[in-house]
Amino acid sequence: MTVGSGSTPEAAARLVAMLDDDSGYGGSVVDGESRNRLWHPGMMKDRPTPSHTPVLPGEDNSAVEHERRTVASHVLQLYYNQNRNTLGRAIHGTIDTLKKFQDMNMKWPAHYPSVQSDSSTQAQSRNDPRPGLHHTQSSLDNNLEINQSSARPRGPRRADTSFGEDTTQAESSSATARKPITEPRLVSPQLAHDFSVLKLELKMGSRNQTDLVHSLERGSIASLLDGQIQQSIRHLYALKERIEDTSSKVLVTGDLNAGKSTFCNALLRRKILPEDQQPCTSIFCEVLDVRENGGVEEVHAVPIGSVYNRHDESTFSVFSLQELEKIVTDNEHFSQCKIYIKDIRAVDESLLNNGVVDIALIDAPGLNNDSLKTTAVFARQEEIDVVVFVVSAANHFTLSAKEFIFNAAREKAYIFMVVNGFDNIRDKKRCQEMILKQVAHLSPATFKESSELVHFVSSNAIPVAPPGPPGGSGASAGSGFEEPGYVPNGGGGDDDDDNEDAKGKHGEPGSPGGKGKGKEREKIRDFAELETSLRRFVLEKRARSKLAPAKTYLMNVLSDLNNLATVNRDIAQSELDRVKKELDELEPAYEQSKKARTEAGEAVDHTVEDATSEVYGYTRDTLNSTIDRIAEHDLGIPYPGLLSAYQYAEDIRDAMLQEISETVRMCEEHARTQAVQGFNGIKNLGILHLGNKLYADVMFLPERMFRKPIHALARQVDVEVEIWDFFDVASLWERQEKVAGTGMAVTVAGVIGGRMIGGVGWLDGALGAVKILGSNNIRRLILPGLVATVAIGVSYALTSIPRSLPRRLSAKLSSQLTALDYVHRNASRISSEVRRALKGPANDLRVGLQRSVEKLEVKKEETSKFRTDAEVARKYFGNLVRDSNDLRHGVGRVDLEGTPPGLAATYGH
Ligand SMILES: Nc1nc2c(ncn2[C@@H]2O[C@H](COP(=O)(O)OP(=O)(O)OP(=O)(O)O)[C@@H](O)[C@H]2O)c(=O)[nH]1
Repeated sequence: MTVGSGSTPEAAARLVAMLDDDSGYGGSVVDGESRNRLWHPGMMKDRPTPSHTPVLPGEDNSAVEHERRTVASHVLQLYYNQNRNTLGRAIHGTIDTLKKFQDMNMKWPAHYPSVQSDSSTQAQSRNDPRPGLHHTQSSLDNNLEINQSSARPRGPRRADTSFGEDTTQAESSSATARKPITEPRLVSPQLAHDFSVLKLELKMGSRNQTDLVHSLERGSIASLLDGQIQQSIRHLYALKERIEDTSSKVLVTGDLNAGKSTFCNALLRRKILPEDQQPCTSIFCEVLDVRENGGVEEVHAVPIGSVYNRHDESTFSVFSLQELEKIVTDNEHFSQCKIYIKDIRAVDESLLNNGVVDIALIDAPGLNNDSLKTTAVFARQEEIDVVVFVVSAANHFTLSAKEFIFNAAREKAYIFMVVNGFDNIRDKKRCQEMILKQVAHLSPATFKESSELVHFVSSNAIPVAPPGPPGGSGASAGSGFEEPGYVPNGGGGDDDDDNEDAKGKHGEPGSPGGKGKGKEREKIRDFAELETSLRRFVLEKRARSKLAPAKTYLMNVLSDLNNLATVNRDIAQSELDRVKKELDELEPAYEQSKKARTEAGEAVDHTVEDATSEVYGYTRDTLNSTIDRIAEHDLGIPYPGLLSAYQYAEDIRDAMLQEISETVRMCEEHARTQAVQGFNGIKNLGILHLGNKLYADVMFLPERMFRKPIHALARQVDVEVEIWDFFDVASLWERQEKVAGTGMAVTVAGVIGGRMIGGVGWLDGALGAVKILGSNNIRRLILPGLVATVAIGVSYALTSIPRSLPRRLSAKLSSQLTALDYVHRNASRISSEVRRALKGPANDLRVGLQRSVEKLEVKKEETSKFRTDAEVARKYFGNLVRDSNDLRHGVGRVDLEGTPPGLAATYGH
């Protein structure tokens, strides 16, 4: 850490050790805080601005004062380091938190407040900036964001992010509306407005953010959020790199011959840069620490048009330090040069290596019409942390100088002013007044802090080591400016002219020799003051340029995280409550649906069975009765007479068949009605157990039943009309008994006729008659008997055809149908059709009931799982609310504005 061989004061050494200890990320926040308290409890308050040229009571005090300042400088550095480490730890903590949030967002898609748009609320919200953003608006920062912040409190936090976001766009997109929020999420317009870093930027046609966020489902929003978190993590890594970057650049510019090179040499305590009474520096000379060049002191001159890369020798030419004079005047070939030198000063005094920042000094060419623009562009570069303007005390500000400061002041509000050659001035007070007056006009901000930012010095009075390699002829660091190896910058000073200054500000009475020595000391002290101020300025600038963006961004991202966590915690809690209630209702519903499955299942079976058996019974009975009574039916066919008897018989037969077929059709119709009834029964069961919806559109079409063609009955039965069908023997017998008195012949004839009609046994009858009557009687009776018999039979048969024929035919038909099992077959067919027709709806109901049970079971499982998830989410977001809040408070305590604790005491007089 220590550069050079100078002695380090004890107090400083102690602090340096602390600096070393605190440079890593090993310690905890608590350590940092307790250390903070150790330094100076309750000292986080504004310090009085120290006077830049404190009047010291005597020479003896100067050493004490010097040490005090050194310690103060170290406290400042330590404080800076501590802030940097606190922010670094907070960045790590935030990245971890964001990564966990990302994981959670995958499992439990986070809800995101929708962004409303309404300019009135936007304006209202602007007046109500979020806590912790006030810092960005205050002093000593010359960033553009300051200007924005004073006008719009919300500006800086957008400007600080480096996503390339457009501030205007961010503002417009963050606009909030007062119109009532329609979404069920627990989001207030203010909350939606407050999102800054994790804002979902959605652009799609003419639709606004609100529409889009509303139209996106939760998963899509969560994945957009995931992208935003990823971006935020990347930005945090970039910020971490930025705060850990210790390099800083100080541009020294000013009028021609104002003493810029002399001033730089004085800061370095080495005569490195060529000084001349004539303007000589014509290119930018950047002085860097030798360690950046592998420890080799040399000059790299960068040819015009080349882009410098230290690792690529083709981009520069190497020269020795002694050759520098040649190069700085050569603006024909070179555009700039890099000078690597060894810092001979101790870490507690050096500006270049002060343990916190590695400062590179850039000696710019004197300002004139040609160089003005180039230098202005150079000064505007982001890597230039501080602009030091050297002005000649004797010449004051030239036109070029005024123009430069005026422009630069717009960019970087504060400029560090070095009024050089103060030794040349007789009336120092007047000179100071005049210069400050001009500063007030050129850069009001700088003027306000003039005690810190405007210094009157004589750079040439600072003893510097001669050119050449360090370490020779007793060159040493620190306060050894009276060592023999040192020569005053300007070659011994000009004390002779200064005797009258004894009356001036820093003058002190004494012998002429003492006077001269005293004046020298005074100049050196003034310069030391300048150095302390410059170091502080650089550190404060760094705090603003490097730490402030990190702080602001952290505050924003943690605030967003906190808002998101709060919203999501509340949502998770309400989800949890809802889901618990749902589960309480689901359990009985599930049991009920299981019961319904059994009960309704049985009921539907009964319905189908009842309908089927009813139809079977009905069909069977109806058919049987029709067949049995078919002979008695009035078939509506008139007897046409004997001549058409055969046709009549056939018509009767056909009509009977027709009648039976008609009955079958009627039974089918009955079956349809029963099926419809059965279906309605099933449907009612369904509505009862599964709700109306399921059956709202279901139709039962009975006409679709019995569409299968059946064989015509005429083809199945074979009832031929025979001659005997015309004679009704049974009734003939009845008749015989009634007409017994008509004589034996008739009886015989009847018997014979009956026998004859009866079939094959007629011969027996004949023989029986012969036996009874004897052969003679037979012989006598035979002819008239036969005649009578035939006459009676024929006449009777012919008269009884309309009555006997249907009976005869129906009997034949009935026996045929019995043989065919006609009734049973039809009853089975028709009832089966009913069963078949009801099968579909019954099955649907059974499946519906089963599904209902399964659905409830699945829902129960899902809801239980959801409850577990909601419990996890509520716990997670609850912790996130706490963690983000803790982190935010930690970051909020990082005070980049205030004085390091203890420094006020150091400066207090
Ligand atoms: N009396 C006096 N002379 C000084 C002081 N500082 C610088 N000089 C002299 O002023 C002259 C110019 O100094 P430089 O450091 O070369 O000036 P510069 O601003 O670097 O010049 P260019 O960059 O070439 O414009 C030199 O001769 C220095 O010795 C000072 O504080 N007092």
